[in-house]
Amino acid sequence: MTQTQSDTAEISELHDFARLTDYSLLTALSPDPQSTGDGADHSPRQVFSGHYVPVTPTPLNNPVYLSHSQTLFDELGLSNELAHSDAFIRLFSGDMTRLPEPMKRVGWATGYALSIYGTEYVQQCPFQTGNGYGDGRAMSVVELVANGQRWEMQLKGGGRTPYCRGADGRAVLRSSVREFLAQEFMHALGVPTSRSLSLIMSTTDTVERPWYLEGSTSVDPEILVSNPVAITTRVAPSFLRVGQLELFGRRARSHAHPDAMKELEQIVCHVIAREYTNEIDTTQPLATQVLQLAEAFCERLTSLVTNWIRVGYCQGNFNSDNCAVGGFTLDYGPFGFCEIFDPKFQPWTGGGQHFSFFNQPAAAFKNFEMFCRAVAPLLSKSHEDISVLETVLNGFPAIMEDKLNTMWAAKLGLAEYDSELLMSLWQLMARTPVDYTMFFRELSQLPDDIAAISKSFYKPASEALLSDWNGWLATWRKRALDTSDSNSVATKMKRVNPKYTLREWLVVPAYQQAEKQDTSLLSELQQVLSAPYDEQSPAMEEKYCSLRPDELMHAGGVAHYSCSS
Ligand SMILES: Nc1ncnc2c1ncn2[C@@H]1O[C@H](COP(=O)(O)OP(=O)(O)OP(=O)(O)O)[C@@H](O)[C@H]1O
Ligand SMILES: [Mg+2]
Repeated sequence: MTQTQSDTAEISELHDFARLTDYSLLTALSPDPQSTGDGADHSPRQVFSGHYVPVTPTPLNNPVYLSHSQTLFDELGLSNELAHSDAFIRLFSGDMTRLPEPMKRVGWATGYALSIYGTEYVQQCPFQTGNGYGDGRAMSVVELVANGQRWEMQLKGGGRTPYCRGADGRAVLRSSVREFLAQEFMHALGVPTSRSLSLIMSTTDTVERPWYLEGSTSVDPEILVSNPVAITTRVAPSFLRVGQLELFGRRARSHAHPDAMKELEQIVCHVIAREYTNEIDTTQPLATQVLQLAEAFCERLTSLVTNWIRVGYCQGNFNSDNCAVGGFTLDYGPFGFCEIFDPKFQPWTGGGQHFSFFNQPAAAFKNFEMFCRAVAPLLSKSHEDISVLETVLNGFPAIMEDKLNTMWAAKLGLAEYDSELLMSLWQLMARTPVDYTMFFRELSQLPDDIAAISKSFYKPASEALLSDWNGWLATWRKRALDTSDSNSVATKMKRVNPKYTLREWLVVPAYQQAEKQDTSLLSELQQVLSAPYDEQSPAMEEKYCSLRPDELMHAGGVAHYSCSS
């Protein structure tokens, strides 16, 4: 094919993308003024101002399609054939060179700041200034509006950017498969999240990552393993993070440059336009909008974390740069879904207890505090406004607690939260290693004997313990059936207690197989995880609704992992 012929093929295959493309919001932001705009900007450097840096991805060599999300394609109104077309594979493996108008042939990466559990850091930036930290390997390539919904599409592992900090800009197949599956699973659970568009792997490019020897139970990885490189494309209304607002908030606070306050204003208006158009009245003065934004974000963030605990999700690294201002789940690297119930569950060995399962509400509060600090300069002229913001901030823990209580009541099928009943359950769950997902799902059958639930136990319980369990069960049943009949309690409970969860030991064989371009397990997992609340076939139940095998209980790369990239 000549260049013109292949351009024509590209135009027709990507016709739907071109038709839906819309950069109108992006144009309200400023690009880095130092940038030449051609996107050839792949080495670490400081970016002092502007909201984004034009950057081209570095294409994968010899890309092959592994998977796409049919659910998302349907929502976008795209045909499934498109995912297999050359033009699609080319774009989502990082080659933007032949995109048809009005699609841009250059993508964009954004800088952001980092706070860890409420403390501001610049040390992770190679220049120790914070000007070299941001999307190191993520870059957005297109933005479109489909069925009234705006979507930004972002490659993860698309190559180096000015924020790459000297690293390779790549993601390995393992982490890409995990993120690809988890995003759509979270969506199926009804929890707000970035979504998965596609998963594409290189058949020739590899990078090394620290990993574990076969069968190892070591906490730290022992070897460097060569892995195929992949790109998963994620989509969301925006990828704006609390850390991003912080970058502009910090610059405004320190008067880093003459436009610093204006850039903060612009990014906050951009957050509203992207994520909060329905909640915020943009005809109001900016300070009023900022206060409305704080309230709306508080509402979303508390709901999000409540949902995480409901479904057993642990973010693992809930820094401000992994906290989406849109209030959805972002960055499925250090994450895990709790199998054996443990409030201190933290699968990522680099994450620390402050980001463990039950500490997520506290971690979210820290991120919310950093959000408030970031937007505060926009209120500085009015003491009244500052005190309203403080009230919103101080109200966060109570809203969080209220939502958690309501969630626990729903998980237990109770009309009202019952702290005593919950505490005694947690005590029993501390004495009996129990599978979090299976336990609540079995409970949703309203059994009158604990034997029915004991298949969710990782160890047989003693007679005495079983008797305590039966005592608890009898009290619980009575409360649950106080005001409702068993059918309606069971139906409601099954809507909040999923049957299926993402079990790492079942994902491992899927990414190992995918490495050989065999995607059968990957497709099967996609299928099972697309309906987590449903009763599925007995074969699926036997395979995917089961306890983690003993030999994998402490296995490196399954029970825990040190590298999430
Ligand atoms: N291989 C890599 N090359 C370049 N930058 C990287 C690489 N891995 C991580 N980073 C950057 O390091 C920072 C911290 O990494 P972290 O694991 O939180 O993010 P991530 O998983 O890459 O991405 P995201 O938060 O975009 O989902 C991020 O700014 C990220 O872009
Ligand atoms: Mg991250």
